[in-house]
This record gives sequence, C-alpha cells and structure tokens, in this order.
Amino acid sequence: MIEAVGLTKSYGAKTAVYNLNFQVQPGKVTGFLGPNGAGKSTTMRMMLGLDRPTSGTVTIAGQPYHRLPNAPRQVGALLDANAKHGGRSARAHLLCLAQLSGIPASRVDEVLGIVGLQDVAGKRSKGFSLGMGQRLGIAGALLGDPQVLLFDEPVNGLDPEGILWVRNLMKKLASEGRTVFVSSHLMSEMAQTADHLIVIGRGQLMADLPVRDFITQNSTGFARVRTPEGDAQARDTLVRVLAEAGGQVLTEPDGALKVIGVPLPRISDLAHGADVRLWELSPHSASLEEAYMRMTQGAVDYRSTQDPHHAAAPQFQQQQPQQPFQAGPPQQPYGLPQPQHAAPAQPAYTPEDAR
Ligand SMILES: Nc1ncnc2c1ncn2[C@@H]1O[C@H](COP(=O)(O)OP(=O)(O)OP(=O)(O)O)[C@@H](O)[C@H]1O
Repeated sequence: MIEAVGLTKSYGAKTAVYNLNFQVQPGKVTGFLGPNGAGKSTTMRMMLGLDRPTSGTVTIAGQPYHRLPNAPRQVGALLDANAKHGGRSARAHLLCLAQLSGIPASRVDEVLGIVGLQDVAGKRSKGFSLGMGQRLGIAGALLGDPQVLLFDEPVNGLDPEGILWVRNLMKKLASEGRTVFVSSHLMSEMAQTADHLIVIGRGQLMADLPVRDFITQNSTGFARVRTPEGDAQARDTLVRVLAEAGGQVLTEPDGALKVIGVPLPRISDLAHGADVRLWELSPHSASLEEAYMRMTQGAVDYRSTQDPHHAAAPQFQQQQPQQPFQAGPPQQPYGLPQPQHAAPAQPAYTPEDAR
C-alpha cells in the first residue's frame, strides 16, 4: 500500500502539492488524474524519494522509499521514458539497471519478452519510437518483479494496440495482488483501466473513489427527445411544459431536445398531457470524460484563449452548439477544498452502466 499523509511540496513560492491524504490499495489499478501541472509527477517523485516533501509524508509498505530494504525489488517505476542512455541497446540498458539493483541478468530477457522488445533487444534505444521507449521504460519498472508499480503516463505515444497491451498489463499486475498506480490526463483511458481514481487539481485532492462511484456522482443523466419533424408548434409546446416541470432543455445539433432533470416516464406523461407525439425518447448519460472535465474545470492552469472557459468562472457548460431554452437548477461547481469520496449520489436517473 502507498499512503500519503498531509503531503505538501513547495518550490519557492509555488505550492505544487498541498496537503494530500490518500491510500493506494494493492490488488487494484488506481488511476491518478489531474490536468497539466496538477502535481502528479511531483507526487510520484516524492513517492520514489526523488523529491523531499516540504511537509507531510508518503510511505510505501509503511516506510519512506529511502528506508525500504532493497527498494528496486519492492517498487518499480516508469517516470520518464526518455531517462536512458540512447547509445546503449535496450538489453544493455536493462542489464545496467539490473546490476545496480542486484537483479539477476536472466530477468532482463524475461522482461524484454513481456514488453515485446525481444526482437530489438540489441538495437540502440536512441533509434526507438516513442512507443518502443515507453515499452523499454515499462520493462525497467518490471525488472525487480516488484509488488508496487508506479507509471507516469505509460500510454503516451503508444498506438491503439500498445494502449490495449498496457491496459491489460496493468490489470494483470493488479490481479496478481500488486499495487498499481498510474497517472494519466485521460479519464476515458482510466475508465477502461482503473478500478479506483484519485483526482488532483492544483496540487489538491479533488476525488478519491471507485471509478463506478465517480460515474454515478458526476454523470448527469439526460433524455433525448424528438417531436415530429417540421411540427414546430409541438416542439415549442413540449419545451414549454418541460420547462414548467423544472427541466433544463437544450437543443442538440441535429435538432433533438436534450432534457436534464426530468425522468423519462414524466417526460412521456407531460408530452401525452400536452397532446404532443414523440418520435424519440431515449435515456443517455454524460461520458466519464465530461464528468472529469466538469470536476477539474476550476483547476486548469493552461487554457487556450479561444476556449470559451478562458478567464471565465469555473463552471461546467454543456457542449457548445446547444442553446438553452431555460436555465434549470445551476450545476454545482466543484470547489477545490471539497474532495469527493465514495458517497451515494441521487441523480435524476442512474445509468445502468456508463462505462
Ligand atoms: N522543480 C520544480 N521547480 C519549480 N516548480 C516546479 C518544479 N517541478 C514542478 N513544478 C511546478 O509544480 C507544479 C506541478 O507540476 P507537476 O509536473 O508535478 O504536474 P503534473 O500534474 O505532473 O503535470 P503534467 O501532467 O503536465 O506532467 C507545476 O506548476 C510545475 O510547474
């Protein structure tokens, strides 16, 4: 298990990580998410003893990294896939790491095989593609057959097959009872890989909960409704009754209505009561990526000047082409000091499985 308690790191006036408290459990893939500059790499560096906390602690199996006996055999990490001597072959690079850590040379060919680099083991790594470099970095992390594995953005530069391979590798490592901690910018990727999520923004904890709970707490269920084409009166009538019922009604690019805050059976009843025929009434849920974007909206450091949220209040907006007919109850903006934990939420209607 990895445990952070009050973990804080400042670089001069810049606080990169502030008062992080979380545990990373074995037997699970834990996704570590946050926008650029959120403090993910800083946190991982402190886990590995490469940076010293300004205050607080982070321990692995109850000890700070530097006090772990034979640390490279207990903890494997991929922090920077470029951290290798480009003039050395993949095998020579791994042999060097193995020797430094007292790991038998026979393990080198094993890990080269695991990551699929056996055929290029004798080639210099400076000629490697980004994806091959990532594989070599992962091989280095696996070298000591450790129980705890940290991966900083392991799918960077990998093609779809490589991404699938990493995803399956993480799951396999976790299923063997190991602690697997993986950072990423991509919630969609984590949705398919992680069992648990730790989300940080501007160095602070924003969420610490199972992936499924994250979806339930954050996805806003909505209905897509279409009235007969060309019947503007029916459409307007429906918009009016839905708005009177407290619904938030938006238009989709294809002209359908997106209705938030009114359960499907009620929409059907309201349409029936207003004598409006429906051509479509279907349940939908927001994607996990949308939920993540909404959560971290207020904690994004770098934003294009063309982004509609640039210099705006940190509040989630629905996708752009939609025009609100009537504003419903305001969406809760996520304040930094109120991290989400695994507590039951009460969405208008819960998607059966949004993953
Ligand atoms: N050595 C350092 N000196 C000064 N500031 C630093 C240093 N390392 C990190 N920072 C700052 O701390 C903050 C967190 O950086 P960090 O690299 O940990 O974020 P990150 O979440 O890993 O970002 P990314 O996803 O872009 O890699 C950033 O504002 C960064 O500029």
